[in-house]
Formats: sequence, structure tokens, C-alpha cells
Amino acid sequence: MWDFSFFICLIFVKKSKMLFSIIIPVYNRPDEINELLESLCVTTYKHKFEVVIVEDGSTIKCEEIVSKYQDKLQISYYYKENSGPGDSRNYGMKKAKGEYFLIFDSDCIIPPNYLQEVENELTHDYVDCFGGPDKALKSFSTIQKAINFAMTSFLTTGGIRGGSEKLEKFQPRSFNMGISKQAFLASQGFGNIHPGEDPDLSIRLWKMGYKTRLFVKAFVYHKRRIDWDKFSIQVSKFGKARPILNHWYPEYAKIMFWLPTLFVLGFYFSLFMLVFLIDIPIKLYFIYFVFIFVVSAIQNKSLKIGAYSIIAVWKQFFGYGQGFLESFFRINILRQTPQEAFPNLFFAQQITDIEKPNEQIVTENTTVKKELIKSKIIGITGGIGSGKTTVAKYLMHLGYPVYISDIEAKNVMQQKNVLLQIVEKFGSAILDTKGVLQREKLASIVFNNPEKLSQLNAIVHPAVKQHFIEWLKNNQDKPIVFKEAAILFESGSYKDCDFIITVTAPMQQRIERVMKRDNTTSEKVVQRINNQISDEERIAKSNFVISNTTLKETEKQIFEILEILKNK
Ligand SMILES: CC(C)(COP(=O)(O)OP(=O)(O)OC[C@H]1O[C@@H](n2cnc3c(N)ncnc32)[C@H](O)[C@@H]1O)[C@@H](O)C(=O)NCCC(=O)NCCS
Ligand SMILES: Nc1ncnc2c1ncn2[C@@H]1O[C@H](COP(=O)(O)OP(=O)(O)OP(=O)(O)O)[C@@H](O)[C@H]1O
Repeated sequence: MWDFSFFICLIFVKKSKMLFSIIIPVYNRPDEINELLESLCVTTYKHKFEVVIVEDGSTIKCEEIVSKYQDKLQISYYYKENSGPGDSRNYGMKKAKGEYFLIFDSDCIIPPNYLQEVENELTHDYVDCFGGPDKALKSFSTIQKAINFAMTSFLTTGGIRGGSEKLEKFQPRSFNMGISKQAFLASQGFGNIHPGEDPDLSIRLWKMGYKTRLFVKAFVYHKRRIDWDKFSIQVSKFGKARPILNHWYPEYAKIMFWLPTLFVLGFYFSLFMLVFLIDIPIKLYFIYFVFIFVVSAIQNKSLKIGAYSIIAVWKQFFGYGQGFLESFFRINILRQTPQEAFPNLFFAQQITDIEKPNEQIVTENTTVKKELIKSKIIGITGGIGSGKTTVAKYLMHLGYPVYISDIEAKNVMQQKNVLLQIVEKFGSAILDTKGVLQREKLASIVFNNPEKLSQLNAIVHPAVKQHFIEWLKNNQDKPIVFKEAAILFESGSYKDCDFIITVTAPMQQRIERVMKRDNTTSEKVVQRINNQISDEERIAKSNFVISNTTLKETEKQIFEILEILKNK
């Protein structure tokens, strides 16, 4: 995904435009925001950057705190309904003006050289998504330092987060990560699971061909949960989220994810062995915890932190391990859906910045008052070969009424009055000896000549629109109907839709799929692509994106979207 545009952008950014937008979701934590903003005020970074604070439906707001920093930082504050951290970050990224988004949790403190370190890394070896490590500050409480040890030490599963550069596919964590605007638009950012929204995003980015990397020097001071109970709840949720991610992306499941569970089962087994007076296993556990104590005490120069680290590691393993086991059982054995198994891990995703539905659907001859049509109209679009018809047909199979414009257009074009207009414009050579439209011939004319294409569109689109309205009237008792169209935006028919789904797939895959489906050449497919808008443009105007790489994942995304739409 790396291209020279980033260099150009960087040079441009330094002169005028802004590179970085810092996005911080916050929920009931004004004090944390104060410390975070204070730390940003002393940055050594010389260029313009902005801070976007998204208050996620808090009852204790940080608006007043933020206003204190209006003179020192370029800062915006948004308050919205509670929809979870992932969606709040997405909300902030949609509002942001920068080209690269830096995301922090509100409980972070940013070192002065952070922004410069990130810019150096991006200039040296660009990547569309990165993550940074976390460290504890001297001023942190004993519990915070012990938790930090448990979450980052090589003696626990935390080692991978702290500093290993070897990881090719580092999964950034949302407390300290960055993502380019382009990758955000393409992926639509975080999903509605929490926690786990960060690995979910990384995996989706990888599948789209983006890379992720660890920026070792771009660390933040991360306070983490301040008491034991909150920490236990958090790690248990991490444990529950993991089998869900494994279920969604089995190819990314690792045996290592089982370690805490094995640790817990091993512990119970060791206790059981005591019944037979076999105490070696329990002694091994004892030695491990002594080791934790010694290493943490030396590292933190405190016996107390060493002792507290034993509690932290214990809570980490047991919270995560038991959560993992429960989740594995529900998802893989009881075959519950993740939402059924753990509804509290899912936020109903807010859909931000939706264009107000049009009051009317207007064609040359007919005006349908939108209030007479009770159905929600969901547009499905995507470039050629993205798989929008595949998605449309799947929805049909689920029983939803779906209008597939390509297919309907073909019928409409056979109508006498429409065919006559086409012949008038393109000549009778466009018909075969039996008077049937030769589509391939027409295609070779219009996809080589934008003017001719718009002439054809001007004939076909109004007729299709008229036909769609009749179809809509026949389905007005249905709460949700779908309209699939390749050129939903180009034709303006997106304005009739209440929500829009864009289907995407990597370009090469799209070309290969169409070559195979239509037995055609890549040149011909590319010709059509050149007559359509880009995925980026489609995505920016859509409410949902389906990344259609495998049918299984597409199915999953369809169900997630349906779940949200049913509640809208
Ligand atoms: C030129 C025509 C006859 C070629 O027919 P053909 O059977 O080869 O293609 P088909 O209609 O099945 O479309 C296949 C794909 O081509 C692309 N495509 C079709 N029309 C257009 C267009 N006007 N602009 C850009 N891309 C288009 C889309 O990705 C579409 O899904 C046909 O595409 C056509 O009439 N297009 C103009 C009408 C139109 O816009 N139809 C699309 C749905 S309203
Ligand atoms: N996830 C997938 N895995 C494998 N093949 C797929 C997948 N999705 C779609 N296909 C195949 O790719 C081809 C293109 O898909 P489809 O016809 O749905 O695309 P489209 O976006 O409607 O294209 P067009 O713009 O040409 O109408 C079809 O042959 C379809 O069967």
C-alpha cells in the first residue's frame, strides 16, 4: 500500500496541511483527559496537529477541562450518545482533518518526543497502521505498576506487547496506535466488539493488503485500570473476546492464546495431585511466582511492587484463562453466536453522519412521497466484480426483497420505447439480425467513450428508476428492502436510500473474478473500472462496508449489518 503519495503528502503537510489528528474517546474521565492534554502541550513536535476528543455519552463530562486547552492546542470536542470506544474513535476519525490518525486511550500520557518519533518512522519506512508500546511512569501507583508489569513482562503473555520488533504482523492496541486516513476509509475503522476491536481491525487490514508494524520508540505512559476489580473484569473480557476473534478469523488463531487457560487448568490439576501427595506441579507454580516477584522487584526497584505483581499476574492468568474457556465452550461447543454468548461485549454501532433521507423519490414522471413508503431502502453498491450481486443474492436467499439493478436494467432495455431510443442514438447496427440488442457491442462503444456512456445512461437510468418505484410500491409492506446497483452514486440513486452498503474486494481479485465469470479480458474489466468511481469515494459516502474476500466472512458481515439495521 506504500506509495510516493505519502512523501509528497509529508512535504506538503509540513508546509501547510496537517498530518496528524489525535483521536481520544473518553467516558466519564475528565481527570485523565486533563493529564493527557497537559502532556501534549509540551510536545517537541514542530508542526501543526489537532486533537479530537469524543465524549462517549459521559455523565461526568470533560468539556470544561478541554476548554482550558483551547489556546494551547488545536482541539475539538464532540459529545455523542454512548456507542463504545471503537465507534467513538471512528466518529472522531470522520471528523478529523489530518491525513494520519493517532489514537490514544484517555488513560495515557504522551512523552514530548512521541509525535516526532512517529513522523520519523513513517518517513523512514511507511506503514498504514502502527502500534506503540506502553510504559509505567514513576508517579503511577503501586497497583498500576504491578499491572503494567503483568501486562508487558516477558514472563507473561504480555511480552509480545512490550518491545519485540521481530513480529512481522504486529497487532496494534487501541491505547496507542495510528492509522492512515486511507486505511481508515477502506476498512471503516473499528467494529462494534469491545474489547477485541483492535485485533479485529488489524486482521481486516491485513486481509485488505495493508501492513501493520510496531514503532518501538513511540511509547506512551499507560495507567491502565486503577484497581484490582476493574483489572479482573478487563482481563476476563479480553479472554472472552479471543475465541470470538478465532472463530471469525481461524487462520489467525494461535496456540499461544491457550496459554493462560492451560495455566489455570494446570493449577487445578496441581491441586488435585496433592490428594495423591504429589507436590511437584504445585512447587513449579510456586517457583514461577517467586520468579515473578524477584524479576518485578528488581525491575521496579520495589519489594512491594514485586509482591503486588504476583497478584496482578494471578488475576491476569485466571481472569483471561477462565474467560477464554467459557467463551470457547459457548462459541465452539454450544455453537452460540458471539452476540448471543456475550451481548455485553458488543455495542450497537452508531452510524454517524448519515445524510438525511430524501423527502421524496422523484423521477421525471412520478413523485413518491417517502412517508408513503414505509420500507427502509438499503443501497448495495461496489465496483465491478466486488461481489455486490453475490451479497444481494444472499439477502434474497434470506427472504429480503432485493432489486438487482443490472438484471432489471437488462429487462428494461428490452422495452420497446427504451430500445428505440438506444437504436436512435447508437444506430441499428447495435441490434442483431433478430432485432436483439448486442450488449457486448454496445459495451465496446460506451466503455471506450465517456460521452457515449453518459448518453446511454441518460436513456437507461430514468427508465430503471421508474421501474424501481413500481417495484417499491409492490413491496411497501416490507420493513427493509435492498437496492443493488453498481453505479448507485454515479446515477444519483443513492439519494433514495436510507443506508448504503459498499462491497469491496482487492482490485486484482475483482479483475480475476470478472474475467472468470464473463470469460473476458482484464483490459475490458479495467475499462469498466475506469468508468466507475473509486472504492475510497464509495466508502466515504457509505454507512457500512463489506469486505468480500471469502464468502464465510461476507456472510458474517451481512449478519452484523442486518442486526444493526433491524434496530434502526
Ligand atoms: C453497456 C452494457 C449494455 C453492457 O452490458 P453487459 O451485459 O456487458 O454488462 P451488465 O449490464 O451486466 O453490467 C455489468 C457491470 O458493468 C458495470 N457497468 C454497467 N453499466 C455501467 C455504467 N453505466 N457505468 C459504469 N459501469 C457500468 C457494472 O459494474 C455492472 O455491474 C450495459 O452495461 C449497460 O447498458 N449499461 C448502461 C446502463 C447501466 O448503467 N446499467 C447499470 C445498472 S442501472
Ligand atoms: N467471496 C467470494 N469468493 C469467491 N468468489 C466470489 C466471491 N464473491 C463473488 N465471487 C464471484 O465473483 C464474481 C463477481 O461477483 P458478483 O457478480 O457478485 O460481482 P458484482 O460486484 O455484482 O459485479 P458486476 O459489477 O460485474 O455486476 C462472481 O462470479 C461471483 O460468483
